Amino acid sequence: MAALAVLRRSAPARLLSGTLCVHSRVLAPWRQYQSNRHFSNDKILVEMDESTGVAVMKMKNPPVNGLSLELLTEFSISLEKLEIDRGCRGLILTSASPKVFSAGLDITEMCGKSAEHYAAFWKAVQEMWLKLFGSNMVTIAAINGSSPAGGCLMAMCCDYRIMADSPKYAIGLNETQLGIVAPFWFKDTMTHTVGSRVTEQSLQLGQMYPAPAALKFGLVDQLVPEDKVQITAAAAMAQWLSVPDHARQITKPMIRKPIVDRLVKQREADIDNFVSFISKESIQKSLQAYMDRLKQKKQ
Ligand SMILES: CC/C=C\C/C=C\C/C=C\C=C\CC(=O)SCCNC(=O)CCNC(=O)[C@H](O)C(C)(C)COP(=O)(O)OP(=O)(O)OC[C@H]1O[C@@H](n2cnc3c(N)ncnc32)[C@H](O)[C@@H]1OP(=O)(O)O
Repeated sequence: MAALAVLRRSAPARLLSGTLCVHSRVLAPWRQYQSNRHFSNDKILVEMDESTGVAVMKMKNPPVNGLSLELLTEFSISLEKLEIDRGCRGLILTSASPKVFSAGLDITEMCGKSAEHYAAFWKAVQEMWLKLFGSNMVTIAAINGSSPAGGCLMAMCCDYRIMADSPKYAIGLNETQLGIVAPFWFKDTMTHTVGSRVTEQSLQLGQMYPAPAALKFGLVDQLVPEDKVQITAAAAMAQWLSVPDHARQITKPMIRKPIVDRLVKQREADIDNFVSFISKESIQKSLQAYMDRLKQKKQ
């Protein structure tokens, strides 16, 4: 038993290769940590069921769960808290807003800001990915709506993906459509999920796939009616948790650790790359034009 407990605590540290780096905003205090084991801050709500050892984490950044610096920071601190909680074995990641899982990175964080801001933002994006992709827990994405770009990345970081069965909802890495380029670790995550050939085509075209198409090539694992997404995620979680933790926890990094290590080895260079890319006038123009198109869509 003691050996299992050691494994449970030490595996994430090994997998993450010492990535417990925190931005200053990460240190913001928890609003509450109640005895019923619900905790929340502005953008992340966590409900922990102690009887099952499963936490449900809801992103709540209306209207579209844009992955802002604040949300990403709260996400990483919440995940870290669960990761070191020996009572928590599984995480279901979902959205508190109907119809959108996450619109991906908050584009306003990448427009008209300083180089220092871009660097802090990108570090928070990296941190989210390192923690979620490298998590020692069973992670299931309950994708209850559209999930472009960074939203798709988060879903792909999970061990299993259940999506609302509607052609209205689409998922994919659409970066090239915005005139930007998915970094190598986004590409690695997609390759890990669906293989090289599909990734090559999807990334070049910036393709978004309606849920039924995404199921066909394994970008998601299961489609269910919208109102059954959460309950199906809980059932799938029970199945995953029937496997002994120690065996599963040793198996997962066999596949994921080399992918995690690739970014860990070049985090600073990746940040520099992002800052220099996103600061270019031509890229700023592309992003601004994309934001204008999004707003015009409504009129
Ligand atoms: C060489 C390489 C080196 C380094 C790497 C370099 C670069 C990599 C850089 C970045 C990687 C980025 C990854 C990303 O995640 S970019 C974000 C991409 N996201 C999208 O394209 C999603 C766009 N949004 C939508 O498609 C839709 O909003 C929707 C399907 C999610 C929801 O549709 P709805 O009809 O329900 O809602 P809307 O009316 O469209 O939107 C409401 C509201 O929200 C604003 N908004 C939408 N998405 C975003 C976003 N991602 N960021 C900020 N704001 C967003 C939208 O404009 C509306 O605003 P208003 O109400 O009009 O004010």
